[in-house]
Amino acid sequence: MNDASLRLSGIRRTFVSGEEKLDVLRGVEFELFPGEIVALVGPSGAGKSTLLHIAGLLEKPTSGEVVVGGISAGHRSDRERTGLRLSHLGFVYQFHHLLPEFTALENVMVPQMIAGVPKARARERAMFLLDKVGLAARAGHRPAKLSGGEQQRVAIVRALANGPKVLLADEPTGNLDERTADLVFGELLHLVRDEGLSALIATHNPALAARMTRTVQMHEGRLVPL
Ligand SMILES: Nc1ncnc2c1ncn2[C@@H]1O[C@H](COP(=O)(O)OP(=O)(O)OP(=O)(O)O)[C@@H](O)[C@H]1O
Repeated sequence: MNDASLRLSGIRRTFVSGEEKLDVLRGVEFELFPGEIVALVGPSGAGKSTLLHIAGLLEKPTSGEVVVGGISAGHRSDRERTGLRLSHLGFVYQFHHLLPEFTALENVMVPQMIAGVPKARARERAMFLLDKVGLAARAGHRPAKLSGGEQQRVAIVRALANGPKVLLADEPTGNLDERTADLVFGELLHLVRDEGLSALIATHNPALAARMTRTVQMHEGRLVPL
C-alpha cells in the first residue's frame, strides 16, 4: 500500500513555441509522505514553479501521473480536478494575491465558501487561523492596510482554510526582508505541523531549506535528493 499524500510519477513537461521545444521536466519521480516538509531547490529556470503548478493541479503535465491523497488526477474532468484541489491542496505564492477589496477575514473565508462551508463556520475557522498568526485584531483590515509580512501571513492561513492535506508553496517568503521572512517562515512551519500537513516548498534560501525535513533538487529536469 502506498500512503503518500502526494505522488508524482514520470512527470514530463515540454513547452513548445514555434519551432522551439523546451523539455523543462523530464521524468520527475517524487513522493511526499504525511508529516514531511520538503524543500524544493534548484537554479532559476530549473522548473520548480512548473512542477508545483502540476502538483497543485493548476496545470497538466505533458505526460505522467499526479496522485493526491491516493486519488489519481489524470483523466478527471476540470470540475473534478478543482474539487480535488479545493479539498486536498493549499497553495502559497511569493506574492500574496489577496483580494484587495476584501478584508483579511473575508480573504480567508472565500475559499471555504467556494467549497460550500456555511458562513458562520467559515468565519470561525478564519478567525481561529488568523489568531494563530497574531492577526485576530487585524481581521477587519483590507490587505493594503497590512504590512508585507502580515499580508503573507493572511495568504498562508487562507491556503490552510479548507484543511488541505498538502501545502504547496513557491518562495512563500521570497518577497520579504530577511528578518520578516525568517519569522513568517517559522510561523508557516508551525502551522503545517500543527495542522498535521505535509508540504513541498520551493526556496532559494539554504537557511530555510535547512529547517525542513529533507531537500530535493531540480537537476536536468528530474528531482534528486540533496
Ligand atoms: N508557459 C510557458 N511557456 C513557455 N515556457 C515556459 C512557460 N512556463 C515556464 N516556462 C519556462 O520553463 C522553464 C522553467 O520555469 P519555472 O518558472 O518553472 O522555473 P523555476 O525553477 O521556478 O525558476 P525561478 O526559481 O526563477 O522561479 C523556464 O525556462 C521558463 O521560461
